[in-house]
Amino acid sequence: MLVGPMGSGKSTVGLVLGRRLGLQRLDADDLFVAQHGVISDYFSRNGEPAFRQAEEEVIGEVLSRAEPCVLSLGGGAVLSAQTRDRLRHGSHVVYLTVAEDAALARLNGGLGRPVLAGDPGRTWRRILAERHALYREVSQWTVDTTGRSTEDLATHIIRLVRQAESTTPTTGAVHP
Ligand SMILES: Nc1ncnc2c1ncn2[C@@H]1O[C@H](COP(=O)(O)OP(=O)(O)OP(=O)(O)O)[C@@H](O)[C@H]1O
Ligand SMILES: O=C(O)C1=C[C@@H](O)[C@@H](O)[C@H](O)C1
Ligand SMILES: [Mg+2]
Repeated sequence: MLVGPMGSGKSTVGLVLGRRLGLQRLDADDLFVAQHGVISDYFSRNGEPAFRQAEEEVIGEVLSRAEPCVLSLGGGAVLSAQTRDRLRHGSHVVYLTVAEDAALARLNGGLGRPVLAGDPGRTWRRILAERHALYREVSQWTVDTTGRSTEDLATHIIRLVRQAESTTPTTGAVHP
């Protein structure tokens, strides 16, 4: 499972991990869109609380499936206490971080991300400050993606997970 702020590369790194591990790769934002339509339209029609509720349900359904998969979460998925609780039980969770200037360069001025409307830079920073502790709470590892290719990141993440799986749970890898 990949968590982290907008532009940290959850969707992109998830694709590479799915291919490299031969696992089904799912993206919670794509699943949301398939069920409810474009996220920015949903936001303007129904507001953020309704979006969060629907997002929680979409993620709950994926996490209740038995088959292993790589799941890229939406940037705000960790706002849900229920999702955080589900993530802490039985999943390998990686927190992808990124420097603010790199994130903004990747995010194309916030296009298609309704929570960044207005001043994308300031908003991105504020949102990260609000969520950083939640990302840490649900994840076993923090991996900085700034200046690293997605292939290199996938190699690094696969190594972390394999190391953890080959050690006992109490001595498994933790945040650096
Ligand atoms: N390591 C990287 N280096 C350079 N560009 C990257 C990297 N990871 C992702 N990108 C680019 O940054 C953009 C945003 O990446 P991505 O959509 O994967 O982020 P995200 O974390 O899923 O964001 P969101 O929370 O909005 O879904 C994409 O155009 C992607 O190609
Ligand atoms: O960080 C957020 O709140 C969001 C991130 C995106 O992945 C989408 O889930 C949506 O645009 C909201
Ligand atoms: Mg994404």
